[in-house]
Amino acid sequence: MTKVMIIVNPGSGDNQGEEYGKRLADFLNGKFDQVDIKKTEGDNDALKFAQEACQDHYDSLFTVGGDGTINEAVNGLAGQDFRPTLGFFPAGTNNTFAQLFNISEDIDQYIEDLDLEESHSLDIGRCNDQYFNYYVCFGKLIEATTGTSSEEKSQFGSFAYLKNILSALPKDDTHPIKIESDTESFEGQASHVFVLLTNQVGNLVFSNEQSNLQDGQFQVYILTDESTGSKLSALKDILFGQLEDNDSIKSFACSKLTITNSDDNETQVDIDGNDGPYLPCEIELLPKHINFYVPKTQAVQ
Ligand SMILES: Nc1ncnc2c1ncn2[C@@H]1O[C@H](COP(=O)(O)OP(=O)(O)OP(=O)(O)O)[C@@H](O)[C@H]1O
Repeated sequence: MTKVMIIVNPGSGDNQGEEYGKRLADFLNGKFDQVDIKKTEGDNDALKFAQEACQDHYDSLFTVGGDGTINEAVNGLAGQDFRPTLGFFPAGTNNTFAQLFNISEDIDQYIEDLDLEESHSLDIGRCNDQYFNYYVCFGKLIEATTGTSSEEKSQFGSFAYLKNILSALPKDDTHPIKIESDTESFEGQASHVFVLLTNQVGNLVFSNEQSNLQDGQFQVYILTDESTGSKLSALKDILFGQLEDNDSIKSFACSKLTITNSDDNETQVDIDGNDGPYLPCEIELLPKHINFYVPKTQAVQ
């Protein structure tokens, strides 16, 4: 008997989650023997439902929600002995993870594109005791880009990102940090550190070099200079995917690293757009750990 669980966050995005969940359930009803819908009410519900899906050996698990719901599901699946294949309908506001695969935010198109015959095993990361499917970082640039609202995007188009980035720049400061990894190390002042499983976050392309969610490597970018000029030049290079060529950026690939700060300031990292732990962080890659459904026409980034 085949079983699928759909975790619906009714509070995501435009609050249409329940309706989208029903539409998805109608489609999956013909494909699985048992379809169960679980509605979240608050923090960690999606995580607990995902753990339940592992314990009860569901074949597949879908989330209907935003990046936060996907991240909770990943945290519920990671490290479990049995892990259902994970699909996600992007019903959030930003849907940054879904952008990587060009997943449609239209439920009819999403269902049409869904290929239940094929799944892809993707890398995920662990930062202390939290898992991530996308990135860990600290610094203001990322908040300015991923925190750009859909209203701002429809009002200002791509200038919305630039507007928020420029207003975030003066608030930045640098931290004395030390990074040790299985390939390289760094010690010095940094205003931003990005540890990415891919080369793209939202509209920002960090590198034109090939990097994907299956290559077993993190790409690490450290912005070492706090001057506004260097940040603007870094921004330009991010927009053109040429970050490795920027003098204020140190970049390398690795699969395991620790980040420690040498001052007394508390520095909190951001994990997939949510609050993560404070430094020090121990970050490790779990290669091809979770199977994801990715739409028919899309290559894995
Ligand atoms: N029924 C509910 N009503 C309101 N909020 C909920 C409900 N269930 C869960 N949540 C909260 O929703 C949040 C996750 O929302 P969501 O999945 O939209 O993530 P997000 O990070 O806001 O996504 P995006 O950036 O893509 O919009 C969690 O903080 C969770 O506690």
